[in-house]
Amino acid sequence: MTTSETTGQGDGRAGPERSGNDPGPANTDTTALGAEPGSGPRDPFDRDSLPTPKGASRALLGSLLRPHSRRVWAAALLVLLQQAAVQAGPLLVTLTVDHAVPALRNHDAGPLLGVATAYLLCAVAAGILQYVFVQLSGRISQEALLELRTRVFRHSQALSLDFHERYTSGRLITRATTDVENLRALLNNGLQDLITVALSTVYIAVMLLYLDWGLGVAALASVAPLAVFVHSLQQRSMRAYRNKSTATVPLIVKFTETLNGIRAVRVFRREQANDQTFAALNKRHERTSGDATLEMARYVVFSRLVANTAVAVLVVWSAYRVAADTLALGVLAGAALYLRRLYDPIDRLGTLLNAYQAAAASLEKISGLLSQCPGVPEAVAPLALPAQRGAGPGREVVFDSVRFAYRTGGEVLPRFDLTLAAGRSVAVVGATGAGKSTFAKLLARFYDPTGGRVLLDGLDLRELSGTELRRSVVIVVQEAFLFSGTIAENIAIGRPDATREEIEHAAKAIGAHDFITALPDGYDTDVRKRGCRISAGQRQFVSFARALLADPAVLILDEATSSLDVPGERAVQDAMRTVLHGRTAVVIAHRLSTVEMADRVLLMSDGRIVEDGTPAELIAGRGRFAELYQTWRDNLA
Ligand SMILES: Nc1ncnc2c1ncn2[C@@H]1O[C@H](COP(=O)(O)OP(=O)(O)OP(=O)(O)O)[C@@H](O)[C@H]1O
Repeated sequence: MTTSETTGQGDGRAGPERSGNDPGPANTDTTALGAEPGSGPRDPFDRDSLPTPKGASRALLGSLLRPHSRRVWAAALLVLLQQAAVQAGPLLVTLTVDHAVPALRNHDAGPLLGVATAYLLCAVAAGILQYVFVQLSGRISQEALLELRTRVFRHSQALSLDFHERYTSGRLITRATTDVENLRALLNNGLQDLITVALSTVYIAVMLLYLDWGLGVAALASVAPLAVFVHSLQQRSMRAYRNKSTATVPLIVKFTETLNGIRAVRVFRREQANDQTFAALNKRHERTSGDATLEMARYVVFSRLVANTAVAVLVVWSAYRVAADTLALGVLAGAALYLRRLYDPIDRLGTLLNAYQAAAASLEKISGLLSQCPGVPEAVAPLALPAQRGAGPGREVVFDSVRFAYRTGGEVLPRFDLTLAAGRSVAVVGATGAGKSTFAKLLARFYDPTGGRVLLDGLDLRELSGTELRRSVVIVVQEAFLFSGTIAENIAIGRPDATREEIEHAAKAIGAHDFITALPDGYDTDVRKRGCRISAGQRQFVSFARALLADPAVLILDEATSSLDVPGERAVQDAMRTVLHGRTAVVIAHRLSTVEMADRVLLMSDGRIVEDGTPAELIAGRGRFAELYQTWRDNLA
């Protein structure tokens, strides 16, 4: 079995994904894609973009800000008032030069005092308003980002195995970190700056027009070509920036992939090859970063040059007009200050627009992820399983005209019908790639069948709630996964309300009690870090105890003994017998001893069940299982 989680029970949410704008059933495009299983050169997942419905980014942003709408309006009002206070400054200078100074010459200090007081009040008001605005907008953005990160995590967890097999964890981490950070950078500082720049431009334009019609029109006219120039410069730097962020993703992906597969790296001595690949990716990242910085420097230098030239031309023209008495000196002073303020943010504008673009791209990627629907949706009106019929916990399982193909491959399981009797165990054998794991995954509802139904006591698995399904079907895979926490917590994962007595009872029944009590803190030993303090065999025992405590109707076991020595194997066989007792069980078997334990054997080949019978019947026959059995026996001899 290829899955590595231990109790990846059918969580009712797995399966081939559909994006919000991808109406077809998940598997219909398989042949059209012409892709090999598991890959697919035209798989959009290979590019770092998921199909995203139109307007999804805006809808996402709206849904994040809506709960804070009052505060958003308050923040908008604050910034409007703050900018009004800031932009009053040059106007007060004009009043000083043209009115307060002449009045002072006539020994009237009143206007100057008035202007000075107004200046002071504006400065204080601007400071206070900014303080409140920054606090308020900071709180809004923190809460919105907290919500966003939570949504990304929850949604990633809810998406199916199929999705995770195609969309690497490195990418998911990038979504939850770098992309959310890009948004944070924009919301925390960038957006405030952008709004300030936009508002100040409007205020300044109004003020210049108010002070002098001609000067105002000339200043505004100069902004248009300047904007075109700035835009083209900004495009270049944006391209460089995009290249840089594209180069970041493979770096993160390589890093996480290597660390996730650190054991395989050691086993196959991949360190040197990995170092080389990483060095190449790192170099590329460095180069693109350098390009982005250089473009930004060019942008700052040129935009400043252009802006300063425009200010100089307008000031010279105004000076001629003052000399010709067609413009007051105070207006010249005020206008010069306004012009500086108008052009000043131009060099920052490039950075701001880049931050905006980066945030927009990140928002789009996140909304693409969030608009992926779980391929195995929750039942809308879930049904409850009927009361238990037999003495044991087992329930009948029926595969009714079931067919299955993975999204990225051809049909793996051609149409078949099969009934698994309640409380009986079935060993599934077959060559690698025969479809054993796929068969088990359908039963655990990791995927929904492409055609037909899987029934549990007469109910389609799709009609059961996720909780009911998780309670009823448990899958234990080869490499038992322990979550960080104590041994007791790990055993209780399938039944979090279990008492300590029940946990210990399960461990004793499995034969795990002795090794657990020998651990430093017994049941309270923290397994931390993927259970590295616990051996592979011991982890298997923990996962059996977990399954026994969960008491499911259906238990799926991947052959668990392959990594154990013979005495260990025997102990596990006993544990297996205990945990299987009375349940409907499917055991993917690689060993004779496991097969002999089962009531029935299914031999799979190329996705079909080619032999079906009791172990004794099949052994006595002349089929493939009889051959396999003989090989096993010969190997044991
Ligand atoms: N996620 C997937 N996407 C596409 N194809 C897959 C996927 N998982 C498995 N397959 C393909 O489905 C077929 C059956 O695989 P499966 O894992 O069910 O076989 P298996 O009998 O369990 O093999 P093994 O004993 O090696 O685990 C194989 O051809 C495999 O390549």
